Amino acid sequence: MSPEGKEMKYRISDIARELQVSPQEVLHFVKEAGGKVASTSSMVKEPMRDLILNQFSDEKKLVDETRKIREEKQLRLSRLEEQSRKTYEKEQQLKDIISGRPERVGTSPKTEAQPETPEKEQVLEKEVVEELTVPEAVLKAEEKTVPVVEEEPVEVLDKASPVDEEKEAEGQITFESPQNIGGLTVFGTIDVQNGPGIGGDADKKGKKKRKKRFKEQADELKDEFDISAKGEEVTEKAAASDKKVVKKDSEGSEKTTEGVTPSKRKKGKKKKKPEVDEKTIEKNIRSTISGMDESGGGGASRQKFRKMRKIEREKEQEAADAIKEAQRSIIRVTEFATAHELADLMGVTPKEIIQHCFTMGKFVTINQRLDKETIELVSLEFGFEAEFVSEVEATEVVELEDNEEDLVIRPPVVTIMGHVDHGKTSLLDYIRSSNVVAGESGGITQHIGAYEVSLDGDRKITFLDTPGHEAFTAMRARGAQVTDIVILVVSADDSVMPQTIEAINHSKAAEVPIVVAINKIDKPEANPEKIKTQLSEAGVLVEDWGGEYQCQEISAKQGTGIDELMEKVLTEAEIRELKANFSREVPARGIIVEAELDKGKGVVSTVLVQRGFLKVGDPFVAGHTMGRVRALMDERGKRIREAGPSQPVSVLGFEDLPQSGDEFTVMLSDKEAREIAQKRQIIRREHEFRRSTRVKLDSIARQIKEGLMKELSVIIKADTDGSIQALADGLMKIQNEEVKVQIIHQGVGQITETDVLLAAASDAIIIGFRVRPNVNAKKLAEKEDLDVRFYSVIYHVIEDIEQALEGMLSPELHEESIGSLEIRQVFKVPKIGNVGGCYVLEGKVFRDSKVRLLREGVQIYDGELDSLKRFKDDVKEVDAGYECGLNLKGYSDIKVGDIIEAYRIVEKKRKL
Ligand SMILES: Nc1nc2c(ncn2[C@@H]2O[C@H](COP(=O)(O)OP(=O)(O)OP(=O)(O)O)[C@@H](O)[C@H]2O)c(=O)[nH]1
Repeated sequence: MSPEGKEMKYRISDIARELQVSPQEVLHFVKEAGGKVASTSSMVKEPMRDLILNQFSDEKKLVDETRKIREEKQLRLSRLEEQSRKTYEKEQQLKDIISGRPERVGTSPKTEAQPETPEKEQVLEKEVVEELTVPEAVLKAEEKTVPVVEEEPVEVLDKASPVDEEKEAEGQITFESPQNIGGLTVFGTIDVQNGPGIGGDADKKGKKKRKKRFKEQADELKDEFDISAKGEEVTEKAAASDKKVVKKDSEGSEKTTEGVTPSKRKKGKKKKKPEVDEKTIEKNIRSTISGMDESGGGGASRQKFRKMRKIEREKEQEAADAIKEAQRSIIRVTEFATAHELADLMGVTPKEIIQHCFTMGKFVTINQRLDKETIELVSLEFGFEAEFVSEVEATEVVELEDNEEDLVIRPPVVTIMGHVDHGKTSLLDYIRSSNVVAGESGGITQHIGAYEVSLDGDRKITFLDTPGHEAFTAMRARGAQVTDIVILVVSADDSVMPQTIEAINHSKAAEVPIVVAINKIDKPEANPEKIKTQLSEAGVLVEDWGGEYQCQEISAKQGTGIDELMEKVLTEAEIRELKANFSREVPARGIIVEAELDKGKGVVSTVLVQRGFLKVGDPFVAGHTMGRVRALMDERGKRIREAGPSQPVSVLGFEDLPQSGDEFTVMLSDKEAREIAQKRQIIRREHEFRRSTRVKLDSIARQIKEGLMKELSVIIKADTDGSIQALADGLMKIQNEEVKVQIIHQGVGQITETDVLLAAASDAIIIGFRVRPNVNAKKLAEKEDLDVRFYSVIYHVIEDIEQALEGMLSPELHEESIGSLEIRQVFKVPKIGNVGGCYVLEGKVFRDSKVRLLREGVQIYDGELDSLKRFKDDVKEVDAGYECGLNLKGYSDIKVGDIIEAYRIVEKKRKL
């Protein structure tokens, strides 16, 4: 508050200037302190100003100190100026006295009034000496600079001159230059004998003494100024001088070699300056003077810069600490970790975990595995956030980063895809038999899931030769993406078929580029243009039509266009700059392409090396198994010692059968490999036992809530194109703010293994609309724990998905398959209609079972049994492996080969 009681306000920029800190810095502080200010021109009140001054107290201290020193310096300079003026005047008086000249014009009235006498001269001399006594402020500096070495007057004068210039420039110095004072040396030429009251030896001596003193005075003054520029140098010199031996002069008085009498020192009242200023002054004089030289800004800006740099460093450190802190509070844990493992991860004792579980009403033991919810709750309680990882992730082998110089372009890995009979095998065969390494005729005869072919020069392509799309999707389902480029084979005499579409969808889902090969162009009925049109309708617009997909017309049978196709593949690879670490120092890593059990050799697996070189004798871990490389063989069955990136190789030495898509990692020792493999096995067993990771309609709402789901991927398989269209339209219209429905694949016909694999790889649900899965797909879906739903009314599909997204899915009417039968004979029975002679393939069939009739996977009928007989007897049930007769209620168009599925509806509670 101001004295008038009116509240004072201060501008931020003014305060900053006062403190010599950046206004932004002050503004930042004010904002942080809760001040409502917009810019550095904003005003703050007194309490805030006090806060700022408090915050920047260090800066304030520095500014105050500098100001004090500047003031002191100023004071000192003016005192020196005054002394010099007086000295000069007195010298002039003396000169006049000595020369016997009348008083000089402009001298003091005192000297004018009193004629000089020898006594007076002595008094004057004393006064001069006393007057020359240097003020306290410079005592310290003076102490060091007084003993000037007489033998080096020129050097001293030279040193002084820039300082004098500087002082003159500042307008602070008005006395004559030391040269003028030094000019007194010419006194020797004056005829002093005629001078009034002055003469003889005594006078000569006194003159000499005075002359010497004046010179000393001048030098002292010069050094006084010189100290700021050459402080340290002079300090050293002075220190050295101080050590000089004190001698007695001819007059019996003590004198240093430099001619300064101790009495003078005494007269000079040289006393030690208070400790506090000693260092600061020397340091700050320099910064002050340089600050003045730079218009008062340089020193301060350096300080500011240093200060800001310090603040920046502190902020960087704080940010790094915050990240570290955040990371520290996240624990990577597998679901169903034991209480002991969880305790280890959090750095607490298992007892604490057990106690905490007890308070939650759970009784656990040290080795008991905890479920997801419990782990989350317990870790939160201990200040940690649980991040759930798979068993392989949890036991992931941490790799060192690749050195840039080890990364070299590698051959692309290519998969050939396409519809049945469009010529995939023929294309691969042609490549295998023709484009083999020069000089090695005969081609690749051995079956190996992948092989490398050399084109001209050093250019190579690795082909994955795995049947259908299964390997491609199976690997992706396991998180392994090995294919760099897909060659999509489409027969020119046919059209874009369901599997072609499937291949497109798979590649797009995996974000793998496609190169189209339009095959069989040697055939007269080939119509490549028609294929291109159909491909564009399927979302693949080829290059010559302005699209991004490269396309080549080929004949796999005759070899036409295959070189060009390979060129295009290599171009595609070049664009992508595929690189791998080719260092022999790093432990090799690869992917299992396929694996089989050979009666003689044991497990033989094709590994595609992705990093480093795999060598015979290397211990490794692959998925849940481990081993040591016993032998390596190339695609021709030839033994090799090592295999590098993009090179497929047959590996012997596995303890157990790995799965395609498993990561293969070389370890330092067998022990290490075994430990990891065992750990993975344990966790996997637990997982298989206790949970499913798949997307389920009835748990979608929870996943949405947890922010785990942003997109619901759906695969639609239906009986007709019309149904697909209607379903797709309906699903796309579903409005949900958090989640969007994405149809990743749709097709007519039964649900196949490929659909299941795609769903597994993309975490999708499958909707079967009046279609069923084939036996393998069904088994696979069960194994993969996929949500496969069957519907016959479009409205129900839309309703279920809508409700699921909102978490409102009503108790699920779950269908449980009981058994399946195959119709092997059809008998016409009068009045009853057609009766099927059946064989129960699996499970059981009950008389009151609900049944559906499937023809080639497509549902034809859904209803109940009218009768179930064995050898003319009505029975309640028939087991697998037995024959039976039946007819369907209200439907008699049964055919040999039809499948009847028996099921029942069970109500399952929603898991929300
Ligand atoms: N005229 C002609 N026939 C071809 C060509 N390529 C393949 N064929 C024939 O097409 C048929 C099917 O070829 P495959 O290579 O077995 O086809 P695929 O796509 O591998 O078939 P699946 O393995 O059953 O999926 C064979 O009879 C081949 O001889 C070609 O370029 N021209």
